[in-house]
Amino acid sequence: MKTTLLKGCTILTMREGEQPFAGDILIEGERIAGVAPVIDREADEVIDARGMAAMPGLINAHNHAAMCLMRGFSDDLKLMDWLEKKMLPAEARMTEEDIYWGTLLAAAEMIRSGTTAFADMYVCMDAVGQAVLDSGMRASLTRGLVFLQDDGGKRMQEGIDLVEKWSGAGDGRITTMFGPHAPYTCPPEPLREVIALARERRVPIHIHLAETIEETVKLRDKYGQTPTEYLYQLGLFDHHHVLLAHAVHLTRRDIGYLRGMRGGVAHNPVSNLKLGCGIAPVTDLLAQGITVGLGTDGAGSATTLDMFAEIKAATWLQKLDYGDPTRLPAEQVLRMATIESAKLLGIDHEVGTLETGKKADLILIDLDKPHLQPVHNIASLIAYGAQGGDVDTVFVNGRMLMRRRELLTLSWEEIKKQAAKRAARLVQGL
Ligand SMILES: N[C@@H](CCSC[C@H]1O[C@@H](n2cnc3c(=O)[nH]cnc32)[C@H](O)[C@@H]1O)C(=O)O
Ligand SMILES: [Zn+2]
Repeated sequence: MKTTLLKGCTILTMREGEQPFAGDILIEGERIAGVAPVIDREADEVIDARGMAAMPGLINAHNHAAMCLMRGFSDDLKLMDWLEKKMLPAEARMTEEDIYWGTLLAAAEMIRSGTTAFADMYVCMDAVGQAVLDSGMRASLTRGLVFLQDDGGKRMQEGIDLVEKWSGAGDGRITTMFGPHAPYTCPPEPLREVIALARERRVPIHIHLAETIEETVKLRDKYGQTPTEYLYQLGLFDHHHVLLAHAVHLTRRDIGYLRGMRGGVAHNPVSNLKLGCGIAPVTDLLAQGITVGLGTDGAGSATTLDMFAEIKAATWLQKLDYGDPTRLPAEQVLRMATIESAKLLGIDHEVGTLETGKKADLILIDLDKPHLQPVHNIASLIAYGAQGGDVDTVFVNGRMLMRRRELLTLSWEEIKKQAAKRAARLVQGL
């Protein structure tokens, strides 16, 4: 088994209560074989990591990766207009190949900004799965299910096929969920069916919730319920694992319904800011013991998939919303982007912290930059100062996907060419 030794880095293990320290990390095959102040032994490869911070790879808990092809194409619109007039028509033209290349574009961006795993909800998931395999990343894949027209069960079948075909693929790098899209696109009957099926097969569920005021109004007019009440009454929160994206518009009672849920909330602050959705009550959710991780949502709304931007936006929004700078301190928001997001993907037993026995998904951040000197408090410096472009080296499952900012599994020139060509066709005339 190949061994790699990272020497002399500043290590943020992201284990609760553990202080950063200077030390070495040993990787053996797919796993971390040691994290300690000094590891004195031979290795097949020794990386001089002095001047670098090592931390677990960032985990993007809510994405629509292939939407990178729509990056910057229709901004400054209301969510429902953006979705219905721009995104859905462009998506209707997408082929499997478009989705493959769009997902690779996302993978290139994610790796270059220190993301090692992501939760994806999209269509043509064979293409997404293939892109995950080829990039070397880790992902939780979901076929998004919009049940606005009867399709004879075609979408649902694709969701089932994904779970059957891709769970555990790529040496366990790929896991799967069922993905009823949102309360406003899933009427009670099909939603009940998905929940029952998920229960029977023990498959987690990934769904959008309460992203906009318009959604709240729609649900109130239709069912006389808040989006959260609607899902609660269908029994969703009794499920063994639910990943809720957004959860912006929650009443006090809604938060009560979420208390005790397994899984948790993916907070997507940049997308919420840009679409003017509102501020998710993150610290109130945390106070109720609800797990909150971080995601970007698709680049069609967020523009970039840089999790460092989400880290900053998440903490700033809570501080601003409550007029209280002690909300979401640096260590906590870094944990949200790593181990808490890992919990949302159901992979926290494998990744999300740096500790012996876990899979080696980790990043080195180059601190040899004017904006990252001097180093007083490494967690603060990274949370408030670092950017995706500061990530130097990325490992997933013990394999190096980037070294000195060079992508090792992907051809950037080819991705760029394919993305430009395909993106132009998708948005023509829209
Ligand atoms: N349209 C597909 C389902 C796709 S699931 C993923 C969907 O989520 C959409 N999406 C992306 N970002 C958001 C968001 O912020 N809120 C709601 N939907 C979104 C995206 O455009 C895509 O259509 C079907 O009918 O089978
Ligand atoms: Zn989304």
